[in-house]
Amino acid sequence: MKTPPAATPLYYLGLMSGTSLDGIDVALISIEPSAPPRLVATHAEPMPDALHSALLALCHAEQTSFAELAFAEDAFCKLQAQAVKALLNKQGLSPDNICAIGSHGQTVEHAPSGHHGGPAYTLQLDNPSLLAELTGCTVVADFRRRDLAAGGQAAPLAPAFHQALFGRHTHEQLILNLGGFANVTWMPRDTYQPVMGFDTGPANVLLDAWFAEHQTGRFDQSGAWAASGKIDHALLSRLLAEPFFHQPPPRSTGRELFHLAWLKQQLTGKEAPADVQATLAELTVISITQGIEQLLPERPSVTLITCGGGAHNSYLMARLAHHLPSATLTSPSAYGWPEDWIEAGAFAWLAHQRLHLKPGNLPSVTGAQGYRVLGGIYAP
Ligand SMILES: Nc1ncnc2c1ncn2[C@@H]1O[C@H](COP(=O)(O)OP(=O)(O)OP(=O)(O)O)[C@@H](O)[C@H]1O
Ligand SMILES: CC(=O)N[C@H]1[C@@H]2OC[C@@H](O2)[C@@H](O)[C@@H]1O[C@H](C)C(=O)O
Repeated sequence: MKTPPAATPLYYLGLMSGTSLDGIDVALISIEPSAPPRLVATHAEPMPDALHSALLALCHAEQTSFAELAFAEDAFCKLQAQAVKALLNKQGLSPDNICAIGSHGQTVEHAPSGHHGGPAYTLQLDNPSLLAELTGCTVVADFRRRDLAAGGQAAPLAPAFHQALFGRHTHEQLILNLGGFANVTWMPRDTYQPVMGFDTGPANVLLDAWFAEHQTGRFDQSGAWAASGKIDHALLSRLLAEPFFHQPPPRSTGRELFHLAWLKQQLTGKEAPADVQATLAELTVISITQGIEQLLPERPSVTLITCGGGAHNSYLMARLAHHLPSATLTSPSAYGWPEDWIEAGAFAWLAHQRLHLKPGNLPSVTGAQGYRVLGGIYAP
């Protein structure tokens, strides 16, 4: 009997540049029938300082010009193309081997409830036409706005991918992303119960901003500076009074709400900077544990899969373990997915969903009126 030819793996690329603005992550994944998506290769393209500053300025700009937007978008898109080429070269692949690239774009503003009674919007800088031209690949982009049009928050989108990746098990599973912002996904053991998820608030965004203001570098390596400070409980209570932390899901947030000026409004000016850093780490952890309690008030023993850059912050992880004694903290590496690649993988998977006309959102998470096929296709 002849051995059937090995099925050609269906390769997708996911491009993610998150709210931390630390760089562009590229994940090459393969999708084969009846198996969870597999991570094949990765590449991280660091964000040059000039682009980092330009994007950060746009995130907090009260006014900007079309020329500035176009300049940043063009530089961002060219960096994405460079990142794609680096990964393809590393793997000896050509654009023909790639079914599609899923491009998240760079979020510069997220206002799912609008501003001052205006329409809801979410804005990701992206130029999928140029990316298709520069890479020779089909590009899928603009994933969030269809969910928003259907009445959803447009975020978080990763929970649908978490479900495809980790599957349902006989125990309760939580997936926690610790990026600039934190979002949690709950996969109940009972498959009749919907997957839930929402943004819990800032994860690293304030830690990074406060660190950059007082120390050298973009982030607090392993949380060493935070660990050197003392938690200021009065400040923590003032920060936790923010209404976002008490909103029921669906909810999502961004830099429009949580930024340095928001923090400074609550400071007396007498705090030692390291104590503020320790308090910000505690704010991240307490807002996450309160969010988890909203989902699971009885605090059952759960497996908590932690991903995103914050999983490398050992101080943050120790505080999380302290406040969640009945949870087993684990890494997604056990599933073949190191913590840093889940989000980029999610956008590769979302591109696959789009090409196959399958939904990308979970209405139980975003609050959309129904399942929707997300994103637009840009042929090479
Ligand atoms: N070794 C480390 N020690 C401490 N913090 C770290 C370490 N490595 C990464 N981080 C933190 O993780 C952040 C980057 O995380 P990640 O790349 O997951 O964010 P993102 O994808 O940009 O954000 P989001 O998920 O909100 O879109 C850094 O800005 C830093 O704060
Ligand atoms: C608007 C936006 O870009 N939101 C991001 C951000 O970063 C984390 C959290 O806030 C999450 O809601 C989302 O990203 C991931 C990829 C998501 O949609 O699941």
